[in-house]
Amino acid sequence: MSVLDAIIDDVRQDLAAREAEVPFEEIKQLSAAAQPPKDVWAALHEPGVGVIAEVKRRSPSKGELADIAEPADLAAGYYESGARIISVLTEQRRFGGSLRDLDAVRARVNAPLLRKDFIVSPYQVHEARAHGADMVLLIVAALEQNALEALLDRVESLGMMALVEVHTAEEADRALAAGGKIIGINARDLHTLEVDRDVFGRIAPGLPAGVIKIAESGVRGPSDLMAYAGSGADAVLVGEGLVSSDNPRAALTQLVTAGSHPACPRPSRG
Ligand SMILES: O=C(O)c1ccccc1NCC(=O)[C@H](O)[C@H](O)COP(=O)(O)O
Repeated sequence: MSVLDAIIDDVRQDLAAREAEVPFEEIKQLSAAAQPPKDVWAALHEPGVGVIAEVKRRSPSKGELADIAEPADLAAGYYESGARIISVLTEQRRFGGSLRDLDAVRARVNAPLLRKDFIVSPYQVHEARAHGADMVLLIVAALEQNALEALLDRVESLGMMALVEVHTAEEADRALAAGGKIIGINARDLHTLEVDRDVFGRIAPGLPAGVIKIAESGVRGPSDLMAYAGSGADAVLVGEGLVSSDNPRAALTQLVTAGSHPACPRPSRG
């Protein structure tokens, strides 16, 4: 069984426990009562190469990364340092996140929020909205095509946007066929956890001009952002490089500065 398969098995168990506590009808009502979603599309169309900054405590590949006692403080620092979107990992067992983290960040920060989790059910989409998310992650490798399409429809019907994540050209074709408008190309193979930063440059040029292209994983500093920008990235998504820094705000400022520098290749969004 791959790492991703094992994660999904556990996610389904945890989901069943939450569904037993808060029934689907109730989570639907809670999602309908939430504040309107923020404009993710506009945030990703600001000039320059944007940064999506992640609240990430630990990971299957690296173990403990950072002791984040107050995720809202970290997220507020990210927003003040120029993050376009804040990504909050809500998976508990392997990443140490929770919906409480999302609540705390939502209560404090006015930025669009990405719920970063392993979404396999419409329940989790409503749950994301109910807890203030404006965007959710859909991982193509974790979903059959009909489930991917149905979840994408559900996300958009709630006024949110989906970050549709791929790692291969075949997955990119599936993401586009499903109607994905924001494609995340993850350098990390979620089956093996190997990181290959060249994956972005192999897949991104084949994506249509109007699609937003986000480079995920492996950004450790401005030179990685510049390299991804050179291959056509509109934004980068960064976790470890920020949370394991002595000064996450300063590390983010360096990335944001690089993304808006005249020498940084401009995104061509069609
Ligand atoms: O980070 C992992 O080890 C991981 C393992 C299995 C599934 C997902 C995983 N990470 C999720 C992500 O996609 C990253 O948190 C995100 O792209 C940021 O990556 P990084 O900047 O390298 O922390």
